[in-house]
Amino acid sequence: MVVACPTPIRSENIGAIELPIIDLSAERSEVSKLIVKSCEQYGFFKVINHGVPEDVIEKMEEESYQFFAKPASKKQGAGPANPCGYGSKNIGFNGDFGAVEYLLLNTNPLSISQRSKTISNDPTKFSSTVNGYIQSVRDLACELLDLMAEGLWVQDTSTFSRLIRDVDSESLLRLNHYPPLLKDSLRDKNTSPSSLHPPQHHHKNSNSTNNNNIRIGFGEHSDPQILTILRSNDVGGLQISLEDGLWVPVSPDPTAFCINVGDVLQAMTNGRFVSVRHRALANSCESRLSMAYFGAPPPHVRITPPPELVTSQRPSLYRPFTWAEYKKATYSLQLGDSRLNLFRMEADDDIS
Ligand SMILES: C=C1C[C@]23C[C@@]1(O)CC[C@H]2[C@@]12CC[C@H](O)[C@@](C)(C(=O)O1)[C@H]2[C@@H]3C(=O)O
Ligand SMILES: O=C(O)CCC(=O)C(=O)O
Ligand SMILES: [Fe+2]
Repeated sequence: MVVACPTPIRSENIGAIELPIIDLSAERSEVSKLIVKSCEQYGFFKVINHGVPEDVIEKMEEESYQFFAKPASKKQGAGPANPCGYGSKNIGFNGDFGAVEYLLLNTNPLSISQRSKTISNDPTKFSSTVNGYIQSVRDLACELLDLMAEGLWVQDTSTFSRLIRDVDSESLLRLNHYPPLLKDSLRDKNTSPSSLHPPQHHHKNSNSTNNNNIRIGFGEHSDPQILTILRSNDVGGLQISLEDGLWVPVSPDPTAFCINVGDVLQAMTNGRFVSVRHRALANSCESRLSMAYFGAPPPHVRITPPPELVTSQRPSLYRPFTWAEYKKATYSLQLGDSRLNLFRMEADDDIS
């Protein structure tokens, strides 16, 4: 019945917002309208009744905890991240750092099965868990993309989802672990991995953003791909950048997925949807674990908006490009750099 809280509400005392929460079991045309509105206004929304089975999420989370609880020397066996693999503190190739360790995986099953050998003592179990999770979140991403196309009155409703269903899609799965802020100072005294266990409390906000206490886990950026499906444990940390320049914490909800528009979808909707900058802070006392699926196109398909989204009142904002070109630009830049502007019609920068 209740479909969404369509307007983010800024919470009076903690400065958090509630993103629109969209119930996917509600009436389809209502759902698609709310999704479109959220993508136009905030580029972010949460979904509930999303159809991803709880046990699929729990198993994936458990494998992630197990991996990050290993000694550093063992984890390094799955690295370095180039860009896939295990990374700690270094992000990308251009000098970005954060208080985060991560596993970045190509979602191709063959690649997962090979990587698993360096990640888990039971690679078969790890692969099957990861493949199961990817399959479920990909289905969710495709469903959301179809709903978006419907809400935008695009006739070919598979126009976006087709790209991530393609066998050559370059979608990624990223597991991020943000160790607690206080752990570093205690490390020499106590090296127990107990801090990796899922916290017992509910809805913690990483609201400790005064200058003495802030620690950037994953710096400000937009996601380059089509759509991101993010699930986190109940430790806050994600913040989104609103137009007024404020960083606004998003409250964590392990039962929901947080969805955000990527740069490619901004281009494919001819700028109607916005790929919003966000970041993640490490929490003082507890481990944040997030699992992000980035739905990406195959490398050589031309990215252009469907005809319905280009009109004389709204001419093409971006020149056509391929994901291979976009990825090259992305990896040549720093995390916080803006890439989509390089592809604007009026841009004459040479990115080759
Ligand atoms: C510094 C970088 C890391 C990143 C590639 C980049 O050069 C700029 C974008 C970064 C980002 C952000 C969203 C995703 O986490 C990611 C996998 C992606 O596709 O773009 C990362 C890249 C990465 O960590 O490899
Ligand atoms: O951990 C998070 O909540 C955000 C991570 C993120 O933005 C990313 O991996 O691209
Ligand atoms: Fe991101």
